[in-house]
Amino acid sequence: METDSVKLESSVWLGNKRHRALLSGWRFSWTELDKKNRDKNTISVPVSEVVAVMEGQVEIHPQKKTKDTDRDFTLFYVKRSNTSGGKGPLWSLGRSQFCCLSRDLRDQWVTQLRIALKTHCPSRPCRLLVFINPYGGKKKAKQIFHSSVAPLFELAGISSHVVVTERANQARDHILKKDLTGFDGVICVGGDGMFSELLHGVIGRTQQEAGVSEHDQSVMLQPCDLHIGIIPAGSTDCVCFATVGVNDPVTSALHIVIGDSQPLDVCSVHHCSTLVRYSVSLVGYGFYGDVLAESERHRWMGPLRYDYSGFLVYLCNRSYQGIVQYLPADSQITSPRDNSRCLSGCRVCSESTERLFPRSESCSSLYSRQLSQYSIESEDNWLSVEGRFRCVSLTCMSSSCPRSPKGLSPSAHLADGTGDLILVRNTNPLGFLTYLHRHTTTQDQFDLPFVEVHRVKAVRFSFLPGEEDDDEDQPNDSQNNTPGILEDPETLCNSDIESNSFGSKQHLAGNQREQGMTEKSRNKSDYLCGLCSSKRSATSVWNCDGEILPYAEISCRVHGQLVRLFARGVEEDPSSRKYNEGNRNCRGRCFSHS
Ligand SMILES: Nc1ncnc2c1ncn2[C@@H]1O[C@H](COP(=O)(O)OP(=O)(O)OP(=O)(O)O)[C@@H](O)[C@H]1O
Ligand SMILES: CCCCCCCCCCCCC/C=C/[C@@H](O)[C@H](CO)NC(=O)CCCCC
Ligand SMILES: [Ca+2]
Repeated sequence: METDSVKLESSVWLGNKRHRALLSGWRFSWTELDKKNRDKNTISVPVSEVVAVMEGQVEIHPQKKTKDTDRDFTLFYVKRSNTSGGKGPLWSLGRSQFCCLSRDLRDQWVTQLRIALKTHCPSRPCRLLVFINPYGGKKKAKQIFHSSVAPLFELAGISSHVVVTERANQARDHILKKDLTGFDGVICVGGDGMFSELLHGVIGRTQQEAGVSEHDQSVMLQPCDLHIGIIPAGSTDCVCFATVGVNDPVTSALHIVIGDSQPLDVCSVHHCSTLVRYSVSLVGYGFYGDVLAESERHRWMGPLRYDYSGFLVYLCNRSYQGIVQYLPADSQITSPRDNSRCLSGCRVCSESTERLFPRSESCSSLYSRQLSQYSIESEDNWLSVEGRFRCVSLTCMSSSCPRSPKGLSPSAHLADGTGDLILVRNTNPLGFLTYLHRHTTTQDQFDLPFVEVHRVKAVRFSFLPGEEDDDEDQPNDSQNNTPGILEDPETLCNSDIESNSFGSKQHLAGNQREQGMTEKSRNKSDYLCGLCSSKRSATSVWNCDGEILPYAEISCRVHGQLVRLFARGVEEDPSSRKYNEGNRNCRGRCFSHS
């Protein structure tokens, strides 16, 4: 409901058509009038989606003024593009050129619209730190940034400091160590691996500044204020796709420009008492671990490496023994099979904010929340499943991506403080193919007798004594003195990538060296799918958001709304509204504008 009074109303011309323009509270609209002054079409734009207001007739490509008068002004705004007949989450830059009756009136319009922008959008970023990975995805990140993103930032008056990375983990280390005063956010132009670098940098730095130990599994991590933006230019772009609904650089740049804010759950992965990594999209053992290990050998194929490796690994027909323990989330609230979808403004997530961060939070209640959240959970609340699995996957969000538009867990929530644990027991090849294929269709991938899914707060994975791979030379605390990844970034990153060529081996070896892997375990991918030939390992590896973990026995815990992205969740496509009709939980906007 609009409560603010009308700020300005007048006749304006778009081309030779007369319109009535109206700025009222948080909306700007213009209505075409016919010869008898009757209303025809109206276009209405919320002020929060106005990108810029410029005097004159301005073009963005290249940014120049065309022949104009001193009565003209140009409005740039977010325009929703038609996708598959409906208005999907794809955005583009809308531009309308208005001509007023006098210069004085034009100046009033420009001034009032700019005041409205300041009033209604106080948290737009002014200064951004941008990291470009020139080697990710199809190696087009630099071109994408300079041609599609930088002009939008410039138009919106955002100044950006750009770092083109020369080695893996440079972005993470920069965020951990350099002075970030004055930056309103950090942006990556790359894929999920680049996002992960920013995630680790931002979380690590926030904990350092708050004096919180990331190695302590029971600790309540400090939520991060510095926003992360993703300009998709990778191979999977899962985090971007799942938080925006599309992997399109212009759409993502516009979400950044207008300062959208989407909280995101993060899963911490520990081995013994050491933090191993953080994850948002996938902690996966078995199939997804094997696909990743295999794909590293074919990095030169670019994004196709996953399809090729997926096919090879599928042919291997592997399953693995293990014990999965999990701490169930409150099943009264939601379930991974409730057929809902977490959409922009999701009610489940906004209600979780209240639960995760109660308003009257003093230091002492913070401490008690830390205890109540995790440590106090008695062992009795944990459940255990033992057996042979094709794959064990934990995801904090749907993990939808272009390859799988519904994702690993279509009803998972971005910011509810829980993750979904998917256990796919050993089955015949056709059964497993059916499971995989359902990721790409509307059929329920959990409606199979060998699949179970649980909404959880924490997960542990282990082996029965003597069950680990004989070949396995897993580092553990006694053998391996390498500290957790964030303890000493200096020591950890100096040998990540030997040259810029970014060959598969170099990248994998870099990551493994960082984790303190031994020569023997480094060779795992050599025989994993070489092709299921001579040596078959009894264990798989963990795929953690596209990185191989050096440990098989791990424990994971979900930290609700630990970071914030420049995004707003997936906007509902009206043409698919019927599908969500029963979803009472995911209505109402809550996170659209910070
Ligand atoms: N200059 C660089 N040279 C080598 N590696 C780099 C460089 N900059 C970043 N990296 C590393 O490259 C890895 C992969 O990059 P990125 O995530 O951008 O692309 P991708 O792997 O193709 O995409 P996705 O992760 O979506 O599958 C990241 O983990 C990052 O640490
Ligand atoms: C018969 C058709 C079979 C089709 C099967 C499609 C299954 C698609 C599921 C997609 C799940 C993506 C989960 C996200 C993982 C990312 O964090 C990670 C880093 O980018 N990507 C991969 O590990 C890359 C993992 C790629 C797995 C294939
Ligand atoms: Ca979640």
